[in-house]
Amino acid sequence: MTNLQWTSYDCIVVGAGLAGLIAARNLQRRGHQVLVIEARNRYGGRMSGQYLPSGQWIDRGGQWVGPTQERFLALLDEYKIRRFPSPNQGKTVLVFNNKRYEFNGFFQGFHEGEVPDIGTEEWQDAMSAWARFQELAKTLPSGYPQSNDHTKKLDSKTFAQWIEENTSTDFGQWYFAYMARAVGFLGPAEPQQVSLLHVLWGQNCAAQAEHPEAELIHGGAGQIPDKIAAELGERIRLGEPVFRLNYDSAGVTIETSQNTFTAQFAIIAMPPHLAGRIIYHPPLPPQREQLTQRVPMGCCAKVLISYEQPFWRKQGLAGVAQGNCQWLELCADSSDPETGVGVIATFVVGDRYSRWRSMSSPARRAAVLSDLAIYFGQEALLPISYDEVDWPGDPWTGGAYSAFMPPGVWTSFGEALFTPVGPIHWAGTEMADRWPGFFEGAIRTGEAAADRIAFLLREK
Ligand SMILES: Cc1cc2nc3c(=O)[nH]c(=O)nc-3n(C[C@H](O)[C@H](O)[C@H](O)COP(=O)(O)OP(=O)(O)OC[C@H]3O[C@@H](n4cnc5c(N)ncnc54)[C@H](O)[C@@H]3O)c2cc1C
Ligand SMILES: [Mg+2]
Repeated sequence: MTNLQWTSYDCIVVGAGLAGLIAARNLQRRGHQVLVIEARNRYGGRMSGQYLPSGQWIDRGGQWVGPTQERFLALLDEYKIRRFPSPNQGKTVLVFNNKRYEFNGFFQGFHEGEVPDIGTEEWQDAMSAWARFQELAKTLPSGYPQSNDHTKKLDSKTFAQWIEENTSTDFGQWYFAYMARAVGFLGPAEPQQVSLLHVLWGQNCAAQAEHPEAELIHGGAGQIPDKIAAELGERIRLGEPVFRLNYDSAGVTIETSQNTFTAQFAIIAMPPHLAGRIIYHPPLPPQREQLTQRVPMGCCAKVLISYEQPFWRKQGLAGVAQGNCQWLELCADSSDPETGVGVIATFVVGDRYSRWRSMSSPARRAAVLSDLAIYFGQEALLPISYDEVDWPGDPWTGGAYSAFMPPGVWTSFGEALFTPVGPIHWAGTEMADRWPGFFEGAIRTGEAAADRIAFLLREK
C-alpha cells in the first residue's frame, strides 16, 4: 500500500526534465497548485552537468545552443547565464578510409569554407545529393508530418535506401550516414533504422544550417535545472518513479513507488517509450499504445575527455574532427576559455556503440583515446579526465539524444504523439514541431502544455 496524499493538485507533472520543469514553473507562476514527480534523485533528465576536479564543467547531456533557438536563449537570458562561441578557430580534421585531411572548413550537411581534398567526384557526389535532399525536404509542409500519399511514400523508405539511390561514391554514402549517425537528424540512428520522412522532417524543423551548435554555456547547460527547480521548491518530489495512472473525466490519480496523488490534470513530460511504460487505467487509446511501442531512442553514448590545455591549437587545429574512424565519427572542442582546460566532447553511436559497450571499461577508454590520437595526435593519449555517459544504459532515458521514427510510424501513428487523452497531456522534446530533439523543443512543449492546462483550468 502506498500513502494516499490528501492535497489535490491542479496539475501533476511527471518527469522533471527541462520540459516538465518549464511546464510546472509556468503553471505555478500563474498561481496554480502543481506537483512535479521525478523518478531520479536529480532534476534535469537529459540536461545534466558536473564539475571536474580541475574546475572545468562538463555537460553529460546536451550542451549547445544556436541563434534560432529563441525560447532557450530567452531562458538563458532570464537566468543571466552567459554563453560563448563554440571554439572553432583552426583547421578541421577529416579522416576518411584511413587517410587524414586538414582543411579550413566544415560540413554538416551544409558546407562552409574550404573543401577537403577528398577527390572531386566524391565531393560532387555528396554535394549534388545534398541539394536533392534539401529539395525533397521542401516538398513537406511545415508542422508535424501529416499522412497523405506523398508522405506515406517517403515514410515507407529507410534513409539508407535513399542514400543508396542518390549517391555513387563511398564518400557520398558516408556523408549522409554520418549525418544520420553522428550529427543526429533527430536520433541519432543508423540510416537503415530511420524513416526517410523523419530525416526530411528533421531537416525542415531542426536544420544544421541554422547552427544549433554555435554556442556553449559558461558553467554548462547542466546548471539550469537547479535554477528552475529552486523556484518550485518543495513542489518537486525526487526519487519517486510513477508507475500507475488512473484517470476519468474528473482528473487523475497517480501512484508512485511511495505515494498516491490526485490532480485535475497530468502532464507526462518524458520520451514516448517511457510514457508508454506507465500503467494507465483505463488503458490508453490503441493508437497511443501502438505509437509508444514504436518510438526508439537513439543509440549513443557521450564521452568527455579533458586535457590540461586545448593542445590541438598549437598545431593549428580547431578541435573539430569528423570521419569514419573505428569508434568516433565526430569530435568537438568544448573548452571554456575561462577555465583554460581543454575539453573534447565526442559520441559513440549506432552499431559502433553496441560493439564498444560490450568491451571492458579499460578497452573502451583505450578505443576512444586511440581514435582521438588519429584525429589530434599523440597528446590525445594523456587526458586529465575521461567521462563516459552511457545514455542507452540509463533506464530513465534509454538513449540519446532523443527518439526517432522508424519507417511507417509518422504516417500511421504520428498523431497520437501529441493528442491528449482525457485529463492526460503530453510534453517532452520528442513532440515539438520546432527543434524537436533539442532543449528548445523541450521548452516549447513545456510552455505549450502549461498554456493548455491554464486555459482548461479557467474553463472548469
Ligand atoms: C548526450 C546528449 C547530448 C545532447 N546534446 C544537445 C545539445 O547540445 N543541445 C540541445 O539543445 N539538446 C541536446 N540534447 C537533447 C536535450 O538534452 C533534450 O532534448 C532535452 O533535455 C529533453 O528534455 P525533456 O524534458 O523533453 O526530456 P528528459 O530530459 O528526458 O526528461 C524526462 C524526465 O522524466 C523522468 N522520468 C522518466 N520516467 C519516469 C517515471 N516513470 N516517473 C517519474 N519520472 C520519470 C526522467 O528521469 C527525466 O528526468 C542532447 C541530449 C543528450 C542525451
Ligand atoms: Mg531535460
